Amino acid sequence: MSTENGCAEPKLVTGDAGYVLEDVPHLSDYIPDLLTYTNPLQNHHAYSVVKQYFVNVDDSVTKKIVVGRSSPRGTHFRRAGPRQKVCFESDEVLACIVTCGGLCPGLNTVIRELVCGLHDMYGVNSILGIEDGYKGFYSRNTIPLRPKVVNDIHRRGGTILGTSRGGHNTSKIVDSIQDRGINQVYIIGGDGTHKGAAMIFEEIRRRGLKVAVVGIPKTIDNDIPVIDKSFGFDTAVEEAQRAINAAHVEGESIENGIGVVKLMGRDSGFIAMYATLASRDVAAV
Ligand SMILES: Nc1ncnc2c1ncn2[C@@H]1O[C@H](COP(=O)(O)OP(=O)(O)O)[C@@H](O)[C@H]1O
Ligand SMILES: O=P(O)(O)OC[C@H]1O[C@](O)(COP(=O)(O)O)[C@@H](O)[C@@H]1O
Repeated sequence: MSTENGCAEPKLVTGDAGYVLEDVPHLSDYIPDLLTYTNPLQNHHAYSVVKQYFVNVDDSVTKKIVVGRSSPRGTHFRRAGPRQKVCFESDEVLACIVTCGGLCPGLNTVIRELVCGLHDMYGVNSILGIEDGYKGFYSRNTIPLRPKVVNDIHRRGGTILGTSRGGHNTSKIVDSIQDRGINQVYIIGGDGTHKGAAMIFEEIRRRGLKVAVVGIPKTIDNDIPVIDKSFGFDTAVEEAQRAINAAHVEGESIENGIGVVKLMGRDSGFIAMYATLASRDVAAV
């Protein structure tokens, strides 16, 4: 079901003792006869060890770790990780990757891991890069991505695909996905990007397409409570310390000197707090 802004209602599943699963939408929600296949990792010469770590389909992770004896079980999220069964055959997959919104250290590493993981672990040979964010779906050609193409990109900053803000046109994006025969869409971005990804998924569901949409959260600020650490945060903290060290040298070199460092984060103070704790040279935050 959609809300007024086109996004899906939360998919809630309830259970005993106040258990609530805030679930993610799945292809099987609207494709009733969806076929499943053995995960290629099961028989992979290098990765079959992953078998030990397959995630049960109904595993969930609790939102709140500290609870009392009589607390309801509360909100849970679907646990991520490799499943024993997958919904696509390797040969059938045409994947694409897009980066949207602001830059964050590590974007190229995520692109590289997606390409190498899809190719080396899951046997996927067709992966396309979408240039310049959402608008690239309908205004640019695609770039073929293979492990050789992405081999050294993690050493570079930015995103090799380019990014943009704006240009989200749901029907033009889904037309392009459908016309190109793409059936797995990996979208890397922040909260705005994920609102866009939800709208793309809703349109895909409305058209009944067998297309998986995967959102990969990007925030340099590390302000996503349910994940351990967002990629790029450590680099931001390291760079912030360099700025603090430089300001400290300035401040110490002059009588009554004060060094002021302004750090990014908007409503989130994690970069400032971690850099301060690590450098020990900050008098007031
Ligand atoms: N509410 C929204 N609905 C659909 N698309 C959105 C929405 N907000 C942002 N977007 C799209 O997501 C992309 C990135 O958004 P932006 O807010 O700039 O960055 P971030 O994802 O880092 O928050 C842009 O292409 C923008 O058009
Ligand atoms: O210039 P804006 O739109 O206010 O954005 C500032 C925000 O963007 C950032 O620079 C990056 O945020 P994300 O990595 O979460 O997109 C934040 O540190 C800062 O809070």
